[in-house]
Amino acid sequence: MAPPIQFITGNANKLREVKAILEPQIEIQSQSLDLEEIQGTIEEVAESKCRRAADLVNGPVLVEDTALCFNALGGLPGPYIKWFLDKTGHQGLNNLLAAYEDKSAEAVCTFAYSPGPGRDPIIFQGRTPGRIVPARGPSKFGWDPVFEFEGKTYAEMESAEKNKISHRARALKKLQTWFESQQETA
Ligand SMILES: O=c1nc[nH]c2c1ncn2[C@H]1C[C@H](O)[C@@H](COP(=O)(O)OP(=O)(O)OP(=O)(O)O)O1
Ligand SMILES: [Mg+2]
Repeated sequence: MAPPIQFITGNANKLREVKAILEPQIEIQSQSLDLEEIQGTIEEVAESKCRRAADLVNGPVLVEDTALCFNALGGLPGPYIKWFLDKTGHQGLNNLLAAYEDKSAEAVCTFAYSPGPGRDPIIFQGRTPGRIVPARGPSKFGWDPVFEFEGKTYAEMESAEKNKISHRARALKKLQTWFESQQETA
């Protein structure tokens, strides 16, 4: 049996999806800590969050950072999507692209795992291509209603359906493969 993983997040929706995707193969324990998020590339943000979490927990930790990258804007808002969503809402995200024909976007999920304080984090990233559209479907989780993948917004999908194709699922597939290989060599 694999040991449980400590997943550090302040976001209950993220935690629900991570558990739905990984359990029962990998047991997830969690702590809610509001970790400082630096300014930098997607990977730098996840890595620094992970180092901070490993120090605070003083043990192995998993963290995640989600970015939403608009192709017409050279990848922005990227890791700053949380603040854009908070301040401008779903319509505001659409308005950002009003001047551009290209509404394509990429949802990027970056997990960082550290074996403990002072140890280099390992990064697992998943990307799902899509489009920014006027909101459709229930507003349960962040920007789900405005991110469309193959004709449906994330919000219009059953959770099992989202969890098959999402940026988060794709990243967790890589994490799971790595975790299993670690168990074999342990
Ligand atoms: O699948 C998703 N579908 C829709 N929205 C999503 C998703 N995943 C993250 N989100 C939102 C939450 C936050 O507004 C921003 C990411 O910011 P991000 O810093 O990664 O998340 P957070 O601060 O809520 O939790 P954490 O404590 O793990 O940092 O995009
Ligand atoms: Mg955050």
